[in-house]
This record gives sequence, structure tokens and C-alpha cells, in this order.
Amino acid sequence: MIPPPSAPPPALHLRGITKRFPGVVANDRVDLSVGRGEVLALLGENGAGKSTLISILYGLYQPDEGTVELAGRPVRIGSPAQARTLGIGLVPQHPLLVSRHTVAENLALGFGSGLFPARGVTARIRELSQQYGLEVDASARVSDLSPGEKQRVEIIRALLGGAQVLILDEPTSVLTPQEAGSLFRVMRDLRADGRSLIFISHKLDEVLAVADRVTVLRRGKVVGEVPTLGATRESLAELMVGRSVDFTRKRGAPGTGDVLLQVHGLQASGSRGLPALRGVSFELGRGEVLGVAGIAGNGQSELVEVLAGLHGATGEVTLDGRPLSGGAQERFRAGVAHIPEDRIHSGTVPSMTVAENVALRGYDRPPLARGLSRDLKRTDELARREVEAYAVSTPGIHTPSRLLSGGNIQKLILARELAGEPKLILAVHPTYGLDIGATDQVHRVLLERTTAGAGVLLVSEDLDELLSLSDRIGVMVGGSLLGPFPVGEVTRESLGLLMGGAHPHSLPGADQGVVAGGLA
Ligand SMILES: Nc1ncnc2c1ncn2[C@@H]1O[C@H](COP(=O)(O)OP(=O)(O)OP(=O)(O)O)[C@@H](O)[C@H]1O
Repeated sequence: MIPPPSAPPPALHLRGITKRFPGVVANDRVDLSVGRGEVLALLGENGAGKSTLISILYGLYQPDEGTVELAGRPVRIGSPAQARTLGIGLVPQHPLLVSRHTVAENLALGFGSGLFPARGVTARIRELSQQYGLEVDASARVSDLSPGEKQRVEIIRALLGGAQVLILDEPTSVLTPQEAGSLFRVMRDLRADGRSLIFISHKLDEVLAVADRVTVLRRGKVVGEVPTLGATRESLAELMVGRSVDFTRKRGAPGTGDVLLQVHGLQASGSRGLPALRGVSFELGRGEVLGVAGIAGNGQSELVEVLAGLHGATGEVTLDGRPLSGGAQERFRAGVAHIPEDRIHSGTVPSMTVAENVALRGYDRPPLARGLSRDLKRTDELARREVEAYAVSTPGIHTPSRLLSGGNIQKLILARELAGEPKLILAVHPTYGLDIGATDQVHRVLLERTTAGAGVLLVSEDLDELLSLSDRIGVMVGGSLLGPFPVGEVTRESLGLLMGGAHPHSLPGADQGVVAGGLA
């Protein structure tokens, strides 16, 4: 008798993967599979165990239990190099490229000598870039590339290494909507070519647009596996957080119209001595959220750092009619809160505990200190309160903050910075990497503060976030601020085009004042 044809094994199959860290089971008997020519989205709240699983798959961690099979064959992935040899590629959230080298040099570097001489690499880059519509110039210097271009280089690097299974870790977080659209086209082409993709994102619309199937993790366990066909944002959100989530627009009450912050003619140089701010002027009202859009590297970081007292500049800044000057602590006492971009390095001290990090701003003053001694009981009480209020997932308040997941570190910083009654909140990507439950909560906290009269300068690469929270939105391009435009006069598309360097008057609708309201 002829045996019935059996289905081929999945390209990748994880069986019963368990990984424990002190006090937490990061992955708890996880089963997951990805077929050939399939895009699987991995969803989960902050701390659900996504990064741990990816680290196991890419050979950075060894599982305590369980097996990994590639095309039906059990494999041991001892290191990233071994993962690549086995055909597993990772497109990291932050590209790992050497800025002063060209694209071709960077890609040749990864393959040691002999295997890929640089001239051969250039030809292969051209082939791959044509095959998958991955536009990159092999001779361009990496320092001149946009975040989207750097990401394409990372994808090419993985493909050059022969990746059949490709992991994309929050790949759209640094992209404009137009760039995200091209990435999705590339992903579909890779799928059509029979490759298997694992896609991590907190943005449910993207997951629905590009993935075939979704695996949802909660507290280390797989809690659901659904095809995207028939799924909705609401159904996925509910699977993720275990309750229904409200997606309605959230803009707060309009501000009072009183000017809170006045910025005039700010000029500052950037890290390489080039001008980072070229005469930036704007006003921020009490109770207003002023959104700042822009592709990374156009002066947004410097603008916030100047206002936070971390970066020198010329020009005038007044808060509540008084000149704003001095260093970061002085400005914090004047009512300036800062949620920094680089939260891991500049937002927390990784070796300090959760409680110490919560108390970082006020440890030397009452109520957290009496005279020269710290009141540890009060510090712990404060930490417990904030950990609960922000649902920070941590084994305890005395755990070093470096052991928390990225999203939970972000929550910790928010708890600390928003704890006082700040007048001005400088929020840089405040929900970057946060899951939808936490994002919702951060939005509510920010809007509550505006109702209390605070002004928020919101720098974000997430245009939906800017559009749903801001009263006005400006766009940073090459160190200048375009606008700000009232939020009703811009769209995702027009902002994306302005971010990419289009002139406001050249955009569709500009003649009716739709896009360039502030400039027309
Ligand atoms: N090296 C480590 N040591 C101790 N605990 C860790 C370590 N790495 C992760 N954890 C813990 O394991 C759990 C899962 O973390 P993981 O980073 O995998 O979550 P995640 O789903 O990627 O979260 P996020 O969306 O916030 O990045 C968390 O509770 C985290 O604190």
C-alpha cells in the first residue's frame, strides 16, 4: 500500500521551550512553528518573553528545556554564528553597522576573508536588492544612510548569509509610513520566495497587514495562535492582555491658550560638529500637546536635550515667563520632566534596584531623605506604589533594573518622571516598545497632566500616536521645525512626505490649506 502523502515538516518548530531566570519563567513550555513561505507575528505584552525566545532562536541563550527543529531536524544553536550557518537571520531593532564604512565594506566584514571578497559582495548586493526591491547603494557610507536604508542593509546581510528563517524585531519602529509600506512589500516577496519570517511588533494594524498567523505570548506561555484572516485589532488585543482594549481617539481638552514655553532662535551643534538645530522657534501652551515628527537624526533629540539642560545651545527659552537655564537637575526642580530617548543608558542606572531607580530624582530630599540619611522605608513604599500603578513586571522592587524587559524599564522611567507635578513634559518616544495596555496608560497619564495645566512636547516616530494625542504637530527636517500645524490640517501621509523632505507647498491639498495651514 502506498502511504498517504504526509505534509512536509515546518521550516522551524520550537517544542516545549522553557527558559528560567531568577524569579521568573521567561518562556514556559513554548510550542511554536513557522511554515515555509509564511509570516508569523509574535505578539505579547512587555515582559511576555518575546526577546528571550528570539535570543534562544538566535543562539544568544540556551533553553533550559525543549528543542528547536529546522525542517524536521533537531538542532543545537550554540551561538549567533551557528544560527547563521543554520540559515537563521536576525534583523535587529537597532542596526549593527560601522558608520564610517560603506555598505559593501560592512557586508564583506561579516563574512571573514576569502568567502566574500568585497567586489563579489557588491555584485551580490545588487542582485539581492533587485530581486527583492531592497534599494541600497553599495558604495554609500553608512553614516549617510537613513534608518530605513540601514535596515535594508541588515536584511541584505541576513540574505547574504543564506537566511531561510528571518527574524524581524520591531522593524517598523524607526520607519516612516512610506518606508514601512516598502518593508511590507519586501517581506511579502521574501515569503513568496519560500522563506519563513518571524515578525515582532506592538502595532496590531501592521500585524494584520503583513502576517499570515499570530502566536500570542502572555507571561511566558503561548495563550493563542490565530490566523490573521478574520482577526481584528480588538480580538488580537484581547488575546494579548486578556481583556478588551479601547482604541478610540484620546486627545484631551484643548489648552487654555496661555503660553507656557517660549523658544526662540535655538541654534545648536550636533555630535559631529554639524548644526543640529538651525534657528528653531515655537510656543507651547499650557495644557497643550505639541507633537514633533521627524526621521531620527533631524535634530529632535538635540531639541529635547537642549530644553532638558543636557546640551548647549544659543537662543532664548522661557518657561512661565522666566528664562529656563541651568543643568538637568535644576530644570527638573523648575518643573521640567524628561522621558529620554535612550532609556536604558540615560534613563536608569542598570545596576541599581527598581526602588533606587524610582527614587533617583529625589533620594536626597524629603520625603525620601532625612538630613543626610535616606529613608529606605519611604523609598520602598514609593517604589511599591509606582510599580503597582504602572504595572511594572518585576520579580521585586529590589531587583536590579537591568534584569527588566525593555518595556518595563520604560514604565519605570515614566513612573519616576511623572511622579511630581511637572509643568513641562519632554517626552521622547514615550511608548516606544510598550505594549498596547501600557501605551494606553501612558497616553492617559500624559493627558491627565495636560488637564492639570502641564504642556507636553511629544517627540515620536509613531505618527498614529502623534495624531491621536497632539493639538499641533511640527516636523523636524535638517534641524529646522516646519509648522507647527493644527492636527486637523495634517494626515499620516502628508507628515510622512514632509519628514522625507517634501516642501509643504508641494503636497497634495496644500493649495486648499489642508497640509500647510501654518505656512500658507
Ligand atoms: N537576563 C535576564 N535575567 C533575568 N531576567 C530576565 C532576563 N532577560 C529577561 N528577563 C525577564 O524575563 C521576562 C521576559 O522578558 P523578555 O525581554 O523576553 O520580554 P519581551 O516580551 O521581549 O518584553 P518587551 O516587549 O518589553 O521587550 C521578563 O520578566 C524579564 O524581566
